[in-house]
Amino acid sequence: MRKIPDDFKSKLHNLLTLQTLSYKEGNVADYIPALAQVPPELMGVVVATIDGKVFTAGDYDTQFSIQSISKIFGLVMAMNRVGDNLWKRVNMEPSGQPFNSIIQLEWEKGIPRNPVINAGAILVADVLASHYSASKLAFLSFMRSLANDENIYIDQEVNQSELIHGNRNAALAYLMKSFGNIEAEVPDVLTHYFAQCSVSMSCKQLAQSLLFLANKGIHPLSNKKICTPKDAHRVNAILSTSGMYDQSGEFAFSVGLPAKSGVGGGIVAVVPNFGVICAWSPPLNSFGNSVVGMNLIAGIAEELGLSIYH
Ligand SMILES: NC(=O)CC[C@H](N)C(=O)O
Repeated sequence: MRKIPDDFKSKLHNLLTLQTLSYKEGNVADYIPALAQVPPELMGVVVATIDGKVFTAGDYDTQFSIQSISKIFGLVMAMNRVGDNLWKRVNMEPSGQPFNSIIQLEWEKGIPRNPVINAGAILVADVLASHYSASKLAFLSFMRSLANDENIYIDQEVNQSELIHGNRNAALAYLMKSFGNIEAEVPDVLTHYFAQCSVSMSCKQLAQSLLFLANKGIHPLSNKKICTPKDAHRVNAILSTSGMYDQSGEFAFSVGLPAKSGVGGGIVAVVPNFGVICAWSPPLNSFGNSVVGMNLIAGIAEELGLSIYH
């Protein structure tokens, strides 16, 4: 187990203070209008370890829209539900395209490149909508039990905003349906997908929820088995190669951790056998990744020597 220096709490504060003005380098997502209303200067960070320690700084307790970070949880639920059959319908390769790109999906006959781009997550949403009688509720209770916190909810304003402005996601879903790769009715699939993207959580709740991925599938705080060690490994592998969209290569090159971003400005990074980092700051770079979030995770990984490639 990596050692955390005694002065890490103050180092975390210093890392955050260094970023005070960097949020100005990005832009808050506005293609989902409800997200554009979040104050851009908010920022928070949490490091949670599998042995129960939690280090926090800034707005670590403020809930924000988890957006594409939800793709991790949907994927774990779908893997648990349908096992290896999932991989007949979605691939595990980086896409090298923006997260909501359509172009590759037609070339590749409706099989999404991976489960953490929009097409892949919509496919996963189809698995959930087809296999659960109330998939939104099942998703929400999965999140609440992982975080051990009932105060996790679907932000209805964001949800409505996504529905109204969701034409591109609808196009992805209908294209996959035309290839026979979506089972449920497209509106039902999209309803699930938008609901899971609209869940609001804090850095602290997210970091604690994901500890099972750093601990071979067992949640260290509850001792519950969330997924098999093999599936935890697979999720971490997919996050390493695709979690930061077409900036995943650069993130692996400079930071070296499995990670997932969302357009709400959150980023989670898994450190196997150690813990989870979650950073949040709404302004995004051109790839849709939080500018400050990336800097914070890079700084922490450097400080503690966390890269999985060392
Ligand atoms: N990258 C993201 O966070 C995208 C999620 C967003 N709900 C969308 O579908 O466009």
